[in-house]
Amino acid sequence: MFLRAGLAALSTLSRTLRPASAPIAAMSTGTFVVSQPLNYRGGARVEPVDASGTEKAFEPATGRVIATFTCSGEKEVNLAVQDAKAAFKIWSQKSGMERCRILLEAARIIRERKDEIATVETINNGKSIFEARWDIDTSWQCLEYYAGLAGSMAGEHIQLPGGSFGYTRREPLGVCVGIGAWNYPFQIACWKSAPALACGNAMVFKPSPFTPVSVLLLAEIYTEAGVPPGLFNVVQGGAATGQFLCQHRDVAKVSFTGSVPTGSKIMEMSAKGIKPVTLELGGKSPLIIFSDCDMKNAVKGALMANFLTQGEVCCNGTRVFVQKEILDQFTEEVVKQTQRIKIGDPLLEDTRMGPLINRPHLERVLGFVKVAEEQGAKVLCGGDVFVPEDPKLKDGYYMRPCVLTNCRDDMTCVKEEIFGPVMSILSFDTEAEVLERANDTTFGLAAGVFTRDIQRAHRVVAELQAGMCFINNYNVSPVELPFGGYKKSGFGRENGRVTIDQLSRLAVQPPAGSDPEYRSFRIGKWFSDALNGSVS
Ligand SMILES: NC(=O)c1ccc[n+]([C@@H]2O[C@H](COP(=O)([O-])OP(=O)(O)OC[C@H]3O[C@@H](n4cnc5c(N)ncnc54)[C@H](O)[C@@H]3O)[C@@H](O)[C@H]2O)c1
Ligand SMILES: C[N+](C)(C)CCCC=O
Repeated sequence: MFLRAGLAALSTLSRTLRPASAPIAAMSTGTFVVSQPLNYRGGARVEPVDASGTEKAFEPATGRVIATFTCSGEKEVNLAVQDAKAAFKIWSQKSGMERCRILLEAARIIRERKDEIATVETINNGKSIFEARWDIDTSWQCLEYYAGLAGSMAGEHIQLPGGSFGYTRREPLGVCVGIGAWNYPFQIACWKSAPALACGNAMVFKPSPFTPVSVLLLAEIYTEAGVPPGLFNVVQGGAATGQFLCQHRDVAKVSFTGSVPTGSKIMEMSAKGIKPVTLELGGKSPLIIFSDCDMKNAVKGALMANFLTQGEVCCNGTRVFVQKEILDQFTEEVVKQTQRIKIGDPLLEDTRMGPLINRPHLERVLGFVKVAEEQGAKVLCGGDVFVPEDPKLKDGYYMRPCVLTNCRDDMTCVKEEIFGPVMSILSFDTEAEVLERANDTTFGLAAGVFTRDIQRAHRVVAELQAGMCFINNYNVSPVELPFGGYKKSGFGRENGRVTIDQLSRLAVQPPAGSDPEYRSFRIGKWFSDALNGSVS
């Protein structure tokens, strides 16, 4: 009975009936289904009042449908925004410290329920449970970080001549919209909502229709922690639902994570409503391995930069430039380690690579490998479908991680974001040459450098056109540091203090105080001169 319980029932059970050790083991691959509504509005799960189609969510490990749900229509989006507006009135009046306490409580609950949330994430996304637990750690850390900043949001006092002064205040924006991608469903929802709520805003969040489930746990946790009903709402759906949100007149800001083409549409819609946007988009990041690197570390770095979450990571370093002197040794070692990656049931503790998100995406990634071969690249390992021995996984979307050599800068696999486990190795001679080639892309999300020469490392990262440049590591992204890209990889940042400026606005109180210059003279003189006829 328990195995097939709906998600809401699971959540309730986790806190009431069952012993703390029992439930997670019970959620195994091939058993989970969601029967509860997946929209969240006014502090409760609801079925949408209208529809813009239906969607199915899958368990990538088995290919099973785990949820069939209605995509929200315009009426439902209106209701969610309306509820968020009402909650905003209450929440924005709270002090930063009051908001801080509630966010800290939400962080505590996420930490307490980490294994359960990670399990749900793994079932719906396909990433290994090992990685999903990291994602949940970065999620509660994000809430803790912004809880800490909530109490310190302040404006400035600005002294003016003669004892006069002006001041600025940081005000929340209102109802913010978050639109997420499917690769880090829970983490993206936290990265968007935590700073927004800390600043005093409300949020309506739309996850990807491929991964609609885990954000419901976040919504319930916020409510349990004490946010006003309606402060964090979830509407499910695809492009149509997203458009209703972006075009809504009462939405003050849109924060989007997804592909470049959709980002461009979001920007267009936001431009019509003069709404600020944050765009976290795709990438094709360079990873530069100099011949003086620590080889073992560089190989590990290349694996981290390419094969986390089945390669479905925006900031992955998929163009691996290796200095000629070490090309053969590096390639041999990378292939050896890649072949050792354990693929299979993502809920097993020793699995390091699960299935891709869905069948069309798997086929798309395999298609990139095929085109790479046609264009002259050599497949050194992987790049083909993997069928696990466990019969319940036979309809899952698995592939073997792939290493390509003989790559050239003009090949499709080197130019386009594949968003799958495919590493392209390129060779280079000099620092100047590799910098030029690394920057020769329309993307600019991340980059990495491996070298023992610390001066060179800092010189190179200063020249790389990317929002984040890793030195001798990769994909390590603590919440204290801003995350985001240059060029077509987007603008605005998530994480770090800078986010506060993007989720609040500056109100200015012009001069007040004792100096007559500011208090009365200018306006008073203007009037009196006008009345006396000395102003024409
Ligand atoms: N930079 C980052 O932080 C970051 C993080 C994760 C993923 N990504 C990028 O996301 C992409 C993969 O994610 P995806 O396939 O979900 O991207 P996507 O652009 O297809 O979809 C992203 C979201 O936008 C919604 N959407 C689609 N069309 C819309 C429209 N017209 N109006 C409003 N909303 C719309 C989708 O339903 C989904 O929720 C990759 O390019 C990846 O690099 C970037
Ligand atoms: C947590 N990582 C690995 C930095 C990924 C962030 C989100 C990108 O897709």
